Amino acid sequence: MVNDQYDAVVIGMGPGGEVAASQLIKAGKRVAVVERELIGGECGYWACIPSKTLLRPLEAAAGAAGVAGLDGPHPDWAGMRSYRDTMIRHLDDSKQAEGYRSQGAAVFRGSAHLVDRDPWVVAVDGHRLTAEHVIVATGSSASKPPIEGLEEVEVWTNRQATTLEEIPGSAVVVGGSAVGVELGQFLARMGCSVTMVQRGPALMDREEPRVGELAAETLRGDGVDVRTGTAPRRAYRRGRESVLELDDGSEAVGDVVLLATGRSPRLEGLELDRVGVETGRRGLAVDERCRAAPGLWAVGDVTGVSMFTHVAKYQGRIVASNILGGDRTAEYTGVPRVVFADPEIAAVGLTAEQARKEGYDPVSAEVDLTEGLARPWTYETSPRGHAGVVADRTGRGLLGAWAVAPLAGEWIHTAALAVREGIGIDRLREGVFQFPTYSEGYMLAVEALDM
Ligand SMILES: Cc1cc2nc3c(=O)[nH]c(=O)nc-3n(C[C@H](O)[C@H](O)[C@H](O)COP(=O)(O)OP(=O)(O)OC[C@H]3O[C@@H](n4cnc5c(N)ncnc54)[C@H](O)[C@@H]3O)c2cc1C
Ligand SMILES: NC(=O)c1ccc[n+]([C@@H]2O[C@H](COP(=O)([O-])OP(=O)(O)OC[C@H]3O[C@@H](n4cnc5c(N)ncnc54)[C@H](O)[C@@H]3O)[C@@H](O)[C@H]2O)c1
Repeated sequence: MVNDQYDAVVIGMGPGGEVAASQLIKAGKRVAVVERELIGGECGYWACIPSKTLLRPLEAAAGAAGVAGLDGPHPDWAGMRSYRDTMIRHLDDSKQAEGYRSQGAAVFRGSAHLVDRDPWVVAVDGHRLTAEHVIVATGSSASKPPIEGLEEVEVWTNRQATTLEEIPGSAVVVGGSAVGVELGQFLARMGCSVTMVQRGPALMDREEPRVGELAAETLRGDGVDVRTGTAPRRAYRRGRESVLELDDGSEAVGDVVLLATGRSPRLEGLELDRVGVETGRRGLAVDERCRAAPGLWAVGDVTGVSMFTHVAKYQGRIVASNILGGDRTAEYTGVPRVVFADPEIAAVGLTAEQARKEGYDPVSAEVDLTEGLARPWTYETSPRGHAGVVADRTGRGLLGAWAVAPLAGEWIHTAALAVREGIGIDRLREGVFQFPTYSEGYMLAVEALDM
């Protein structure tokens, strides 16, 4: 065993770990980073980056087809795949490792685990790393629902789906939230026959039910067989086909079964219990400073707080500031949530139901953007778009907002800022938004509130 001494050890170099490590290195701290797969994490190789890269040409092609006077381009799988491979660095992170080394950090390859505390000691690859601070940033893995016989059929998670070489002829997508909607639409638009099986009554079930309805409409428009209110109970092979028997008695059949049923924090093998740190099914619990124990910090998916890259990066910044002597607390109000389907699905803050549960007196409004705005009409020949807001009747604040419309992932930030900064309805009604933009939709929705 080689004994090494650091100010901080970062376990897991996805977006959360990378941000924390980079800020500490820049501040002159002695930092060791540990990664067992690829620096860049799930996000960089098997999640955000490949999925957005693969969806973009399809959106552009559909966009061109929907614009007057263009003889649209057509997706070319070989070209798409090749650019995807460039974007995921051909699953090679040697330049990233070199980049950290050149900044003075020590880079360790392998699975890390905790062996002691006071001071913290991390073991990896024959080394014992002693440090004042340890940051756990180990992310999450695709959850596998308990379906009898699942091991008999061809199962994909986000990993196989985002690095695929050939488009399957047919697929059953289990789960109809962010992963299911993005990858289901991608596969369908590439000519795969997609069946989507969603357990609850609506897709996107953490959002307003209306958002789920609009998502289902979009997917059905792409030819997806969307089945809600049912879940697989048994899986088996029938020749080359993978068959899922659903609990409503029907079956869903595909060449592959893509699991999009949520993610579980990666805690296995860290041996946190050995150093007296408790973990639960939801992850490594942290306080508002992202601290799990004195000198032990956690950021990103492993914390079980909203599993988004922007949240992981935000927590990374919080932890670095706190280690560097600051006193920053994380505040999750007004964090946007975007599903990069076409059209984009964006939301922020509370749904009306969540607001009611939190004791507010919510009032909602929804607008059809094609009725009140010019932008949908100048943008495309078959204009689309809906937006909604949730406000607090008593306090007159904006509690939440959503949009299912082109570029919604960009203009949700207007509402996100209002929710985060507590800009009230009366002030928003004084707003002046650029004409003709989709952002004007929030003005319309705020105007439409009965308050
Ligand atoms: C298909 C898909 C698309 C997504 N798209 C988006 C999107 O568009 N926008 C968005 O905001 N979010 C998106 N997400 C969510 C996003 O990927 C995660 O929120 C983000 O990756 C979390 O970052 P992280 O740093 O916590 O963990 P990860 O990115 O999971 O990285 C953790 C790293 O820790 C390493 N590790 C784990 N255990 C150990 C150990 N014991 N020792 C050493 N290393 C270890 C892993 O190898 C990994 O590299 C998507 C998710 C999926 C599945
Ligand atoms: N654009 C983005 O920011 C983006 C994209 C993809 C994923 N992500 C994040 O990654 C995480 C994982 O996404 P996800 O969509 O896999 O998980 P999720 O937890 O958001 O949704 C899983 C869905 O699967 C359904 N489900 C669960 N078990 C089922 C079963 N046995 N049968 C049928 N349906 C079932 C649930 O009802 C739920 O709607 C989320 O936190 C998400 O926000 C973000």
